[in-house]
Amino acid sequence: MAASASSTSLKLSSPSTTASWLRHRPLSSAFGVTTISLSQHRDQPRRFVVLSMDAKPTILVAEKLGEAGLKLLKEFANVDCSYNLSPEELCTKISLCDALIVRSGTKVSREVFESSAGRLKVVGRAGVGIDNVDLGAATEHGCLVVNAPTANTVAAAEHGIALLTAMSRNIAQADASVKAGKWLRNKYVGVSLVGKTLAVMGFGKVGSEVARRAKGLGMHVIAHDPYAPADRARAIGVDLVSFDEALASADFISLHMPLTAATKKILNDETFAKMKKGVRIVNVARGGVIDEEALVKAIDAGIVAQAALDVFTVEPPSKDSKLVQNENVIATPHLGASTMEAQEGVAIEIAEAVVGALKGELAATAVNAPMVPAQVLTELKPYVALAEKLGRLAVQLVAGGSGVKTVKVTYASARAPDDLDTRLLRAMITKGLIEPISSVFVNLVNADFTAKQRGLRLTEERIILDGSPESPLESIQVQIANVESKFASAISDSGDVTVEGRVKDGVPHLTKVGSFEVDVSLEGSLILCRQVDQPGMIGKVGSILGEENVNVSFMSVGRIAPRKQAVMAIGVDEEPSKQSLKRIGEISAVEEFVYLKL
Ligand SMILES: NC(=O)C1=CN([C@@H]2O[C@H](COP(=O)(O)OP(=O)(O)OC[C@H]3O[C@@H](n4cnc5c(N)ncnc54)[C@H](O)[C@@H]3O)[C@@H](O)[C@H]2O)C=CC1
Ligand SMILES: O=C(O)C(=O)COP(=O)(O)O
Repeated sequence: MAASASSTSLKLSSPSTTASWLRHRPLSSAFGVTTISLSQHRDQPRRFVVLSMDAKPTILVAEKLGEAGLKLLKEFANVDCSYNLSPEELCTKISLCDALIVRSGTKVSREVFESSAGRLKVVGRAGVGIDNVDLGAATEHGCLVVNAPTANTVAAAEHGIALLTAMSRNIAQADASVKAGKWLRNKYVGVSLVGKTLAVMGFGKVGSEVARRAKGLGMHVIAHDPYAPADRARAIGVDLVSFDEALASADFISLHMPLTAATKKILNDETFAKMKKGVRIVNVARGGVIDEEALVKAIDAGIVAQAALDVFTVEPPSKDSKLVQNENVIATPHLGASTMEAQEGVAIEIAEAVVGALKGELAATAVNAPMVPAQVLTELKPYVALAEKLGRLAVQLVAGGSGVKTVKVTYASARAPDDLDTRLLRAMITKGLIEPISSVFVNLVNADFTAKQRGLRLTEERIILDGSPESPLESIQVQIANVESKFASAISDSGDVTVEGRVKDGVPHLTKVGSFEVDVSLEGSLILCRQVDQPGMIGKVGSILGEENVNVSFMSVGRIAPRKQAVMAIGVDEEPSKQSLKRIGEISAVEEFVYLKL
């Protein structure tokens, strides 16, 4: 079938819409919100939602949070501060909550997400480490996880330095002995820091601040971090070295990497054996990076002279823990982030992130979703709406939705390939493709996961256009391969169900169906008819719809040649009755037609 040479369009109205790439439930059920259907369309409550004055989301704050953060949360939501919940109590409460804020003391397990029955949209970790949150389960449930990665950096670094100095001068032990009435000046002779080698393991935010401060104490600082840029280390006079080199040359080792599968028990029997005899260890990162039994053995064997620990594999550690009770070990109860300043900062940082996410904004500190800068988001917003609508249209054109397995998306843009972030667009196309044919809610967080789980393979291609790269995209084309269509004209020359669209004056438009060029604003719903091009068709269809007060918002005819086959695309604000659709189908010139919900 040849492509049409021309298309005509008639724009009747263009109500604006709001897009939200994080909302994944009809908020009306979750928040008790007022749903305003801007298009007055019964089937689209999910898309047009505003919060009414009394309808606030509920945020469960499960661990102590600074006042400034609580104040911000309370301006937007009902805030339930319930500390020390048992895992069962947390699971019971969570089904009534839209967001959960925790620190390191609460396990946000798979059961928590399952118990939330889809209501939980955001988990805020008021701090850095997210090892207490089951990120896989969060992603599968489309729940965004945000953290507060910067506000406690200095506090953690200062605590690391405090432990380093306290350990090297036996401050804790000496203090306890004085309080016990003893005066043991010979017993508590310490070691000096100046000139000693400190190996910083994990040269991120905290590690580099520790390094900077240790340099100030006259230490020779080296660091191991497979992902840290060497120039950042060099800028503060630190050499990046291999793991083994760090272990072999350090007098002091300070741990600052996250707890991951790769770092779990990274200090173990084997690695302690590679250390200098008499090494001293500081851990302000996570207890799990050390094999605690191996550490006790290494202390007993004289390999490790002392350890200063703020974190433990199980917190709190048991009272009779051999590690904690060892006289060469000093311990603090996970106090790294516990300064007044850090806690206020963290509380504000996490409150802003959680409120922003609940409003549907993309959080800059998202842990399980792409972080898209605000500027890029503003620019992409109409394309995001277009992407979702093209996905919805394409899948509704398929005869039998479950056969949708291979989808090709082609972006035409004058921008350089690395100047166009398509993750958001891809997620929204996936949402559009999956939601009409399933009960799954898809958002930016779980789009790739959901596609993979359903065996949907989505490939992306770029067409690089000449011309001005002012707008990020010229067009988006969605093609579904190896399927039959309920509207044969939607199959293009390539044999795929094909729809293409572009953004005009900020509004998404459908510009191609199969090989037919059309031009219809993607609002409300859509009727596509293939007919023999002839005068009076627009009038005939229009009057059938008019009889039952269905408002036509947009109409466009794409044709091969005058008086040959044409595809008429009609945008309607209301859903026509089955009877009207049947009458349209019965117009003698109409060869096929389909009604599509956007
Ligand atoms: N005790 C406490 O209260 C606090 C503990 N922390 C913990 O400190 C750690 C570091 O926090 P930030 O510096 O803010 O994080 P960050 O993400 O800025 O830095 C972590 C660094 O570790 C590196 N890394 C990852 N895998 C590694 C490996 N196998 N070997 C060596 N380096 C590796 C990363 O490349 C990154 O540069 C985290 O575990 C965090 O949870 C942070 C704040 C307070
Ligand atoms: O931010 C981190 O990673 C911390 O370990 C701080 O934990 P906390 O918030 O004090 O329970």
